[in-house]
Amino acid sequence: MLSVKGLVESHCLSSIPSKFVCPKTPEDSMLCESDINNIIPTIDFSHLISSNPNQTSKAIQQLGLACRDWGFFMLINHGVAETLRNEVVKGSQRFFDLTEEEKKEYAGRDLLDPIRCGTSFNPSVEKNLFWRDYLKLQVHPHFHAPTNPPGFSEIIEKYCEKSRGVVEVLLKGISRSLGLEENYIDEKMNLESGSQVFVVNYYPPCPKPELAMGLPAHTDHGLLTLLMQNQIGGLQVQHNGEWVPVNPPPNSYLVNTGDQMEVLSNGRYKSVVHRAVVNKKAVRISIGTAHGPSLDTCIHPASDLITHDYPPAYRAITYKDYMFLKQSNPLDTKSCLDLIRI
Ligand SMILES: O=C(O)CCC(=O)C(=O)O
Ligand SMILES: [Fe+2]
Repeated sequence: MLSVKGLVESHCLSSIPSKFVCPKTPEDSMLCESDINNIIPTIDFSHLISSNPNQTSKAIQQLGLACRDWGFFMLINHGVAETLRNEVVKGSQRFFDLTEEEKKEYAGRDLLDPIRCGTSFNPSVEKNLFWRDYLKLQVHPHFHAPTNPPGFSEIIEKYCEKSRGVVEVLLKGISRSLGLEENYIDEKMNLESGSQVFVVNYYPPCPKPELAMGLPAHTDHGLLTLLMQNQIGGLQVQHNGEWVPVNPPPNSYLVNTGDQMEVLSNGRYKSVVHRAVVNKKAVRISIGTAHGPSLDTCIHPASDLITHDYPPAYRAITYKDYMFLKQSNPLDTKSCLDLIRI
């Protein structure tokens, strides 16, 4: 199938093909009107690694509240160099500028193919198509990346290692915020051989942005996702039934909790529903690293978080089986978490 980028560049579109028109309900248009940058939690990474225990405890408390109340926060002072982040964005643009023929070499078919380049979200179960192209790479425990364009693979490898370092600190803080020992999540989720997926979402300008959708409402399947973008907004997170557009400070990360965080925390931290809208004017590139347990880890609520008031809320399943279950479940029906809820 032709990429959305290919479609936009080969036609002078004033409208969009009907298969890209996404039916919308009134709830889909419920946008939050408050001054959003005041309400979305911001976590200062430097406080999490500070040598001042009071500062660290306060940051851990804020992290816990962000995960509980939002499942989402903006992360500042994370220490990943702006130059490296910019190189990843530029390399991603160079990848999508390859010809359709060159990109076809990387068109994987299956969920766990180490390199997959494609369009929409999950065309095998979708009724409508989405206005995005993507590149997905399995980068941990084994690293895979395209050899074209030259140099891109090295940049991705360096970047993914840095983002694992950030996530390691966040997961220690989250463990502590749940009253668990700081290495609890790391050890129980076997993060030494944990899954890390590098994703580039490429959203070309859309002549009818109000009719299309970049990425429909969904949750991510792992523990945490770190996201950055090329300064063009489009991410919205669901909070108290409203869609909150996210305008992050420059050089920050957007961090969201995934389904396995909800399961592990026995429902205390919710996997946040989010989506990406498109715009008329500019290409939007978002780059995510999705961090999860090792594929054969059996996921279930942490035994220390099962109490009289919190009986186990999810049945055990391996991370790999969960990923396949999610992939086979159309997005517009129930959440995949409902399928394993007790
Ligand atoms: O493009 C965005 O802002 C959202 C990306 C996303 O949700 C994903 O890749 O799972
Ligand atoms: Fe997502």
